[in-house]
Amino acid sequence: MNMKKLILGENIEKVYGLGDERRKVLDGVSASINEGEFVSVMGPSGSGKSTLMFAMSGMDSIDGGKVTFDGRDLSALRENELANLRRTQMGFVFQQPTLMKNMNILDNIILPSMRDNRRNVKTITEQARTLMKKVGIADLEKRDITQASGGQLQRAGICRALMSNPQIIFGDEPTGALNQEAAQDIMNLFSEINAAGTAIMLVTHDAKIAAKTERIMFMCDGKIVSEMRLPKYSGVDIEDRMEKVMAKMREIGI
Ligand SMILES: Nc1ncnc2c1ncn2[C@@H]1O[C@H](COP(=O)(O)OP(=O)(O)OP(=O)(O)O)[C@@H](O)[C@H]1O
Repeated sequence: MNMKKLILGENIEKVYGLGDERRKVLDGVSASINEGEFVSVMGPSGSGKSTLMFAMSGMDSIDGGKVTFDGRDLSALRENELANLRRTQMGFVFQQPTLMKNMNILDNIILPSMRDNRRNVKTITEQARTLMKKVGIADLEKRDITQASGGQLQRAGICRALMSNPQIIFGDEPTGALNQEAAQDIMNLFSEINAAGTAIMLVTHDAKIAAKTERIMFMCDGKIVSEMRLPKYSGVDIEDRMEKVMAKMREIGI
């Protein structure tokens, strides 16, 4: 089993607001993610899940503590170094994929990679086509984004996130806008991506989604209040896994 730490967060603090409005949204959170690990974060609305993901990916600054990515202290990096790290080592998938209108799906997928001038358009396009085939949208490359379903667009968003061969994919409610079936299809795709070695950190409200990950961090009021480990999901025992997740949620009252 791969136990090398990819991200190490120690005593992370994040404060929003001033004066009476001042609130510690992350209240001394320590959390780590190993290389190749598949982790999820659950907790009530406003408990700090997205904020933790933003802190651990260097998308947002922190007010206390430290986040180390692959041995590098994120707060010691200059803005362009941090942007470079995010662009080359991390992939991001959100609830609504942020794709450009008036641009076809293929062009949307390759757009961020075009900024990497070490790579030529032909190689980038070939890689995008391979990924599109893998996620089942090979025949949609010429479509405008208004001509695809939510699940198809999310697949395109995943292709785009995978273009840099990142070490980790961060997903903030990536299945939140999809119906149950499309959500589970996307989740199976994440499982395949993870099986190929990419670490994944997902924020989710859905016990069935979390049950397919191998470690669940439960947050409440800016703290991780509990954690649960499961064997890597291999396509079996989903009911049993879900029952365990829900039992834990009841136990901690979320
Ligand atoms: N930019 C901001 N300015 C001020 N407060 C913020 C900001 N971003 C988040 N917050 C507050 O921080 C708290 C945690 O937000 P966060 O989005 O991390 O929660 P969450 O657990 O992901 O919630 P949800 O499940 O609703 O997405 C919330 O109370 C939110 O209102």
